Order: sequence, then C-alpha cells, then structure tokens
Amino acid sequence: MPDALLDLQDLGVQFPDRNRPGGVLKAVDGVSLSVAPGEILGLVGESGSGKTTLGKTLLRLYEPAAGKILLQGKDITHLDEAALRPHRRAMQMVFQDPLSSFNPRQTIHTAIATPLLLHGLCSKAELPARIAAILAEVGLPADFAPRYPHQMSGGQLQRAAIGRSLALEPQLIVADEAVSKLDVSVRAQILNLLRRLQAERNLAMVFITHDLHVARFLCHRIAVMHFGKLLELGPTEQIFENPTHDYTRALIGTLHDLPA
Ligand SMILES: Nc1ncnc2c1ncn2[C@@H]1O[C@H](COP(=O)(O)OP(=O)(O)OP(=O)(O)O)[C@@H](O)[C@H]1O
Repeated sequence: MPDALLDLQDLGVQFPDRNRPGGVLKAVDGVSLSVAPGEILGLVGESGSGKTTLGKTLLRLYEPAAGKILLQGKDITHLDEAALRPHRRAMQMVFQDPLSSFNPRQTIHTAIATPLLLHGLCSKAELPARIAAILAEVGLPADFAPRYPHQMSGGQLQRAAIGRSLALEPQLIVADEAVSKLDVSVRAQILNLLRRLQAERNLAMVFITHDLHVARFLCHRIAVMHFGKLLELGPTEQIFENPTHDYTRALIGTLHDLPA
C-alpha cells in the first residue's frame, strides 16, 4: 500500500521459549499488514496469539528478528534510539491498566507536561492552557490536572492516559486492551471517545482486543492472529459475515455466547 501510514513486511519476533529450555518461540511469525492514515485496525485472537508482541514491535519496543517496519515509507526497523526519536512522536501506546501506566507520585499535569517539554512542543508558560485543552479533548475538566492517579476512577484515568498519548500529536495509537478493565458503561464512553478522536484528528489505531463486540463496534478492518501468524485480514463486516478460516468462524461463534 503506497500511501500507508504503517507497513509491516514479513515481520518476525522471537523469544526464548519458556516451556522448552534452549528453544525459540516465534511470537510473531511472518506478519505483513498495513494501516492507512485514520484507519482503526483491530488485532484479535486468543491469548498468546502474539497481539501484544506485534503491537510493541511495531512501536520498536521489541527488536524484530525478521522483516521490516515502514512508517510513512521510512524503514525504521533497525534505527537506533537517537534516529528513532523523531518517529517515536508519531506512534504512541495506550495500555490496559491506566493506573500502572502512570507514576503514582506524579500529578496528571506533570505526566502530560513531561513529554510536551521533552519534545519542545510547548513553553512552561503555555503549559496550563495546553494541558487544559488536552484534558478537555478527552472529556476531563481542567481541575483534574493537579490530581494524582489514585484520586481518579479507572475511566477518568484512561481518559487522562489517552490525553497524554495525544499530547505529542501522534498519527497512530496502539491501544492494547485499552477498555477491557473498565465497567461496561465506562467502556462505551471510552470507545466513543476513541471514535471521535479518530474522526476529528484522522488518528489511526491498532486496537488490540480479545473482545469481538468491541472490535466490531470500533474497527474498520480486523486482523485475526493465531499462533503468531496473521490468519486473515479484511473489512470488519466481511470478517464477521463471511470469515474465510474455521478458526475465525469459531472465534466469532463465541460472540453469540457473550453478553452484548
Ligand atoms: N518477553 C517475553 N519473553 C518470552 N516469551 C514471551 C514474552 N512476551 C510474550 N511471550 C510469549 O509470546 C507469545 C505471544 O504473547 P503475546 O503477549 O504477544 O500474546 P497476546 O495475543 O497479546 O496474548 P494476551 O491476549 O494474553 O495478551 C506467548 O506465547 C507468550 O508467552
């Protein structure tokens, strides 16, 4: 895909196998896929299928054993930290557990201010207004800035985590089970927030989830992973209505057993 934001080509990631001393586990095995600007790509598959490993590797948090990662056509697969720095801004991650993704001794203000100052995106004088604008964008009042993580609910904190990731104006967010720890009503609010951000900012996302309801609601296309391999990839309705693989059919079959 020539105008892809992100292009993964035959990506492989290996770990020492925890169950076989001396053995190698192919956590991601020959995965090729691309993400267009503003596209939400869902990564689904059962536990251990390699979703998180793929997400972390495309962000260059893990070193790939094989293949290529192209960001806006630039090969970032083996760039060192210094060369990677300008590209890091373009891709941010939102984790499952917002509490553990914040430093408990830092206020929300400091957590959002730090990357802004580090990347020279804002002067100290501009910080309060900038942080208030970021909080407003994720539906939090400005007076949440002086709060510490433990003074916020899970949903409020996930909003703050999304705000922090937006501070650097990324083009792509990798969200790893970002709503799975939230209550159902809060989950819907955060999903709507992600949808709005995608539409307003043309923000692309790799949305990792084991929840097929969530994937169907949010994602434009869905990639199904199985034992580190990409089993199939297609528009969301096609995956749900006309899956090619028995494994996908079985995965979707479980959807009918889940509460809506
Ligand atoms: N740091 C690591 N060292 C060794 N093995 C790892 C490491 N991280 C992941 N693995 C293994 O790689 C495989 C893929 O794991 P991964 O966490 O990417 O899967 P997942 O689909 O995200 O699963 P889950 O939904 O449970 O998070 C698993 O077999 C896992 O045990």
